[in-house]
Amino acid sequence: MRMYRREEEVDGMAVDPLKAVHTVPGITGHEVCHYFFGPQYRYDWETTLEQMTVLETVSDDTLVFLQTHKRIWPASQRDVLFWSHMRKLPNENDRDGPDLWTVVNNSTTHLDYPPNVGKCVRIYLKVCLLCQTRVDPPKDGAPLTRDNISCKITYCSVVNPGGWAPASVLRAVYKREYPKFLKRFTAYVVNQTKNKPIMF
Ligand SMILES: CCCCCc1ccc(-c2ccc(S(=O)(=O)CCO)cc2)cc1[C@H]1C[C@H]1c1ccccn1
Repeated sequence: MRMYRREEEVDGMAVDPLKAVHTVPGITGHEVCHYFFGPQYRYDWETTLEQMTVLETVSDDTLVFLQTHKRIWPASQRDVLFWSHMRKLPNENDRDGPDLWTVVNNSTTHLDYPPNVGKCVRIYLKVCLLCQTRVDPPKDGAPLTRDNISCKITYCSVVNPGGWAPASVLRAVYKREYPKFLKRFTAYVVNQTKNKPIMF
């Protein structure tokens, strides 16, 4: 896994844009996005999650979430309200190749859930998960198995922590949490899919 971060501050708060690139054998981009987008799986892999509610089902590929995350000392507890959209993208570079898949999570507002009215500070985020499946067909024309596929995952995020928290604390948290989060999530997808038919 390669991680790239740019140190940026807004109103004295660290909002460092992050890009992580991780290639995982044995899974497809559709499978990665399916398990990242699906609310029914989130408590399985998102261990910083304390509560998750689907506020709106806009369509089968677009949901509005409200999530409360576990408090990270010494900062106050955070929540986040965002729309989440999953879609397939045509493979412009290889029309015969597997499609790309993406999930975009973007902070939004909701009249019934105004920010910062309870114990939580509202964070604001933009997240893009872009997945490119690679197929290396078996030489002898044998059927395709999970040994012949891999997925290049590009995860980009910008998280504004909402209320003030020391930049040094935020950067230490980001540095610790993001690699754990991405490794845990991808290991979850490998485990969930290993005995299932390949979902392209
Ligand atoms: C003082 C800390 C303030 C910010 C705490 C916080 C809250 C939510 C989030 C977050 C919220 C959503 C997403 S996601 O990609 O849309 C998936 C769906 O859950 C991802 C990360 C991040 C962080 C920052 C810790 C950092 C952190 C990084 C990866 C995991 C956990 N914590």
